[in-house]
Amino acid sequence: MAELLDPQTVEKELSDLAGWAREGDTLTRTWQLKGFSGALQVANVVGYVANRLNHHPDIAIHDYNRVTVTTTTHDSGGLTANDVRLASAVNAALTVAE
Ligand SMILES: C[C@H](O)[C@H](O)[C@H]1CNC2=NC(N)=NC(=O)C2=N1
Repeated sequence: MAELLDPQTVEKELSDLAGWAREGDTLTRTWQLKGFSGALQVANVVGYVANRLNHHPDIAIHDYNRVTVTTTTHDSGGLTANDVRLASAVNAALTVAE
């Protein structure tokens, strides 16, 4: 089971995770796209990355053109390196997709 990250470590990791923020025991980021199709595309990229990493966030498509991704490590009951890895990989994948 992945070890929980202390708050200082989370803040340090967030400095390298553009667009992400801590909310309680989660990391979260919202993208606003041109429309629903763009939001669907982003959700699919996130889903692909999540399956490759075997670490699955909540993915919400809302307000027709927004996607909010929220990750926490259920097995550990909070934030772990797995969440940081997912956020970093999602940022990398979406940079390519932009
Ligand atoms: C056995 C367990 O389901 C797997 O290790 C993975 C699957 N995806 C997961 N995703 C998330 N967000 N947290 C987990 O603890 C987790 N565990």
